[in-house]
Amino acid sequence: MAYYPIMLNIKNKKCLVVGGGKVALRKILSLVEGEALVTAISPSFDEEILKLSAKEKVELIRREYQQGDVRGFFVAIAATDDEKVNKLVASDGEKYNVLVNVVDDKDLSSFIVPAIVKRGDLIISISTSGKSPLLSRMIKEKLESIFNDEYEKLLQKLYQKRIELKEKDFAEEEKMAIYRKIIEKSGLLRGDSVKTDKSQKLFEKAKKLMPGGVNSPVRAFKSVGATPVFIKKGQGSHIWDEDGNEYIDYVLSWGPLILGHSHPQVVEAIKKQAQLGTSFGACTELEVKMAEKIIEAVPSIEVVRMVNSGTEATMSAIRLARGYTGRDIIVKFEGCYHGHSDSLLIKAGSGALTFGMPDSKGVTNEIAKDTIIARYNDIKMVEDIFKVYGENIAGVIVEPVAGNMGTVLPDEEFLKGLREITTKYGALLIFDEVMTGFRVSYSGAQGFYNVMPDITTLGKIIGGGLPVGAYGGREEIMRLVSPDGPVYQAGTLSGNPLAMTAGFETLKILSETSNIYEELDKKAEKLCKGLKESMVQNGIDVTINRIGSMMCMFFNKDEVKDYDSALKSNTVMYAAYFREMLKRGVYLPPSQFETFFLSMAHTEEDIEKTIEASFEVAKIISKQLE
Ligand SMILES: N[C@H](C=O)CCC(=O)O
Repeated sequence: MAYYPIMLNIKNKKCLVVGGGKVALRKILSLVEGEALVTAISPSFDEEILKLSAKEKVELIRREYQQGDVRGFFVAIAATDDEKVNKLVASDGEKYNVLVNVVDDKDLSSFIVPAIVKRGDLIISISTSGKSPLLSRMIKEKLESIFNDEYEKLLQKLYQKRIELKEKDFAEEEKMAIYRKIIEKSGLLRGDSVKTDKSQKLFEKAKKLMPGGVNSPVRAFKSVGATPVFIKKGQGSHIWDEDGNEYIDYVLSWGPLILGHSHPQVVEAIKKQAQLGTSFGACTELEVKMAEKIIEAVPSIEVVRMVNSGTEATMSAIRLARGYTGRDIIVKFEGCYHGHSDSLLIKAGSGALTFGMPDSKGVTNEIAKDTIIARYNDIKMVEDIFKVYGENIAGVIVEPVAGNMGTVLPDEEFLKGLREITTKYGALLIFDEVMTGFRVSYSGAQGFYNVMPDITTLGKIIGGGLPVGAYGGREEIMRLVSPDGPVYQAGTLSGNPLAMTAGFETLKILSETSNIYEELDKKAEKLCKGLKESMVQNGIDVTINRIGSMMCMFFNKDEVKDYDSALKSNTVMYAAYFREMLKRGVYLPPSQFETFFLSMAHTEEDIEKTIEASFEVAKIISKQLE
C-alpha cells in the first residue's frame, strides 16, 4: 500500500473515537490537542476520559457503536478490541466518505497515524507504512534525543522574522539568506549536512583489501564508533576529505607536521630533490647536513644514525643498550608506546591501548620476560625493580612526556630519578623523543626538563612529513653501531634524500623562526582554556594535560598521571565528542588515548572556531549525563 503523508487541520472539526479504554484515551487526547470537537462512543469509559468530559473536552455517548454513527464526522478512530465493531466502523467510513483509522489494523484503515516527535509547532512524523510500529517508536526515541526544545525556540524565532519581513520589500533570496543566518547562528543543524558517501564507499572497499581497511589500527575510527574519513589533501592547519569536507586538523599526521600541511618551503625542497633522485642507497651530503642539524639541537646526542621509522629507532636503541651493557632486561612504562617491535609491545599505549590489547599476540614469552613494566611517574617502583634486577637491566626506555596514553606529563622528580637510578646501576637511560623531539622545545623534552639520557630516539618532526627515524647518543655508545662496532643495524632507505630534505627544511625553519615555541604555547593555552570552559559550563568533568603544543582532553574528573588514571577516562563520552566535533569540521585524534597537536599554521580563527564548536558539542553530549 502506498501512503500519501498529510497533516490534517482538525480545529473545530467533528471527530469520533469509538472505544472507552486507554487507547481511546490517547486518541482523544491527541484530538483534543488539535482542538477538534471530539465525541466518543462506548458502553463504558476510562476514569481519565470521564474527567475530560467533565471539562467539556469530549462528548460521551454511553452505548455500543451502531451502524451509521460515523455520518457527519470529519474523521473516525476505532479503538476497541471488538473486531466486529472495528470492521463496522471501517465499512461505514467507506460508505459515508469518512476517513477511518482502526488502531493497529492498517488494512481496515483509510489513514494511519504516524509516530510523532512534537516540539511546540515543530512536528516530525515517522511512519513505517504500518509495517513496524516498533521501528517507528525507536526512531521516534532517537529523534527525541536529538530534537530538543531549542528547536522549538528556533522555529518561533524564524516565524517571528517571517512575520516581520512580510511587510518589507525584500527579494525572496534575501529573505532566505536572513533565515539561513538565524539557523546557522543557532548551531543546531550545523554538521548534520556533512556528506561522507565517498569515504564510506572507499572504506567498504579498503576493508576487503587491508586488515580493518587500514595500514595502522588507530586510523579505523573503531573506538570512536565512526567511519574514517579519507583524506585527499592538506594545506596549513586544514585537511579536506574525498567528499570535499574541510577540517581543522589537530592530528597533523600524529605529530610530524609542526609547520602545518604542505609548507611551501618544504614542498619546494622535496620537489627539487625528487628531480635529482629519490633514493640511492648510498652516502649523500644531505645525511651529513641532517646529522649536524640534529646534533646541534639535541643536547645529549653526539653521534646519530638515521632509520626509517620511530619503531626502527627504538628497536635499534634497545639492541644498542643490550650490546653496550651486555645485559638483557629492559624496563618500560605502562601506557608508553615505543613502536611495535616485540620487546616493546608489552603494556603498550596508543592503538594497542585503544583496542584493549596492550600485549600483542605473536610476542614470545621468551622475549616478554626480558621486559619489566613499571608505573609511569612512580620512581619508587623503579627503585624497587632495580634493587632486585639492577645487575641485569640494560636500560630504561621512557617517553619523557608520555603521548600515547593521551598526554601525561612527568612529575618533576621522575625523570631526574630515572637518570640517577640508571647511572647508579650502570644501565642506560633511553628517551623516546619520537613525539617530543623538536615538539616540546627545539632541544626536545631533554632540553625542556634538563635531564640528559644516554640514547635518544627521534622520528616524526625530523622527517617533515616523510617516513623517518633516528637514534643517537653519547659517542662512546654510538661507536658500537656497525660498521664501527658489533651492534648490527642497517636499512636500504635509511637517510633517504627525500626524508632528509623534508626534515632538514623543517628543522631549518624551526631554528630560524623566532619565538616559535612561545607562539605555539600561547595558541595551545588559549585552545585548552576554551575547551575546558566549554565542558565546565556544561557540567562535564574534564582534565586537560598539556605541554607546549601537545595536549589531551581526558573525560576524567581526576588528575591523569599514569596508565591507570588515564584508563578511568570516559571513552564513550570522548567518542561522542569526537563524532560531533568531526561533524563541525574539527578533526581530533580518533581515540581518547592519543595526543592533540598544534602547528605553526593554526590561526586564531581556527582556535576560536574549535572552541565555538566545543561549546555546541558540550551542550549535546552533556545530555548523556542526564
Ligand atoms: N600514537 C601513534 C603514534 O605516535 C599513532 C600513530 C599510529 O599508530 O598510526
